[in-house]
Amino acid sequence: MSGAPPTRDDIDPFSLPLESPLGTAAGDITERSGFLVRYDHRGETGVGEATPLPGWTESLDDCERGLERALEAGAGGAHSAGLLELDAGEVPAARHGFATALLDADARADGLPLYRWFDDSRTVESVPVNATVGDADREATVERARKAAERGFDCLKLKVAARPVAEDIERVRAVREAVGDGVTLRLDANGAWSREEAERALERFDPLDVAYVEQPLPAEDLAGLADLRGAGVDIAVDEGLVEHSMAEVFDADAADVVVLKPMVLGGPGNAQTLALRARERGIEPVVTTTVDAVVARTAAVHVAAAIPDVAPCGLATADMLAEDLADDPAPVSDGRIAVPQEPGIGVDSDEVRP
Ligand SMILES: O=C(O)CCC(=O)c1ccccc1C(=O)O
Ligand SMILES: [Mg+2]
Repeated sequence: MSGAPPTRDDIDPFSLPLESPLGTAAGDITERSGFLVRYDHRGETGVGEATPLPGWTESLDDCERGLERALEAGAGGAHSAGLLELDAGEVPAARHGFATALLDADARADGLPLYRWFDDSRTVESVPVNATVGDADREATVERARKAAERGFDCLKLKVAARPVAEDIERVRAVREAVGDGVTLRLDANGAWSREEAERALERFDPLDVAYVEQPLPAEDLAGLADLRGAGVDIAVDEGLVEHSMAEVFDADAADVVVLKPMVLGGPGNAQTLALRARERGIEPVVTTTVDAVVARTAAVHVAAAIPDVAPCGLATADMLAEDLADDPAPVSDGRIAVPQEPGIGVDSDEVRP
């Protein structure tokens, strides 16, 4: 009989507070809510996570409805039909949840850790990561940066553009002085500068040896980003990939670096495909979470591990959460995150609970 209601046993809501809010120019992130998804495929139960971030993805409600549709359409093993319910542009987080459960089951069935299921030509024990330092005043920023460097991070990413450009220049200068020349500095403006502000900021950041700035201009302004390139500080497109396709970003010559968030792109597989396409075009892919729970965060680690010699990624976000859904199978030490080697994502589907 058709028309049976979807079984809600397979969609578990969760809500996790952050240890301390992540301050950004687009506002503070204080908690993360989403859904765990389970799906049976090839004799394995795969686990996925859909953790929408409104502004970047669909709303929590739309995500839930998307997951219900996908599980209903995908009932009885019709996994392709389930996936086809979910458009990566419309409901990227729901698609991420369902696709991750499917990938986890597939990789388990084939006895491979997910990154080797994507590319089995290498074993990768760990990948480099940046520390994520949110917005804070100069003293607090220096303190956090110093602590991260002491813990072994040699790449730091600071949020900027939540305060006047002159203040950010002083923050970055103070961090550079505190951590020395051996540490890579990245900045993230989350789309908040005008063209004039961005130009002025980049001019001042170049002598401070800033490697790149993420999204110095609003997501729509690919032409503006293209104009900012070549002035010493590389340009990374992040929010631009919410508004535009990768092809549009390529065609506009808007990026030296692309920031790939599997939760925003509709799943780990989409992110992995886009990473390889970026590489072919000479654009460096960087994989990050959206401050996700353990399943999505670890899936993102596998995406990064499947990229040969990947640049430091924004995956060291576990510590931002005050609670999580299971033990972390991908701990960070000395600026690197461990890549689980068990079949699948490496998060035990029996142990992960809201
Ligand atoms: O890249 C990192 O270091 C962590 C991820 C991060 O900064 C982030 C987390 C949630 C939402 C947006 C962003 C962002 O990169 O803009
Ligand atoms: Mg960013």
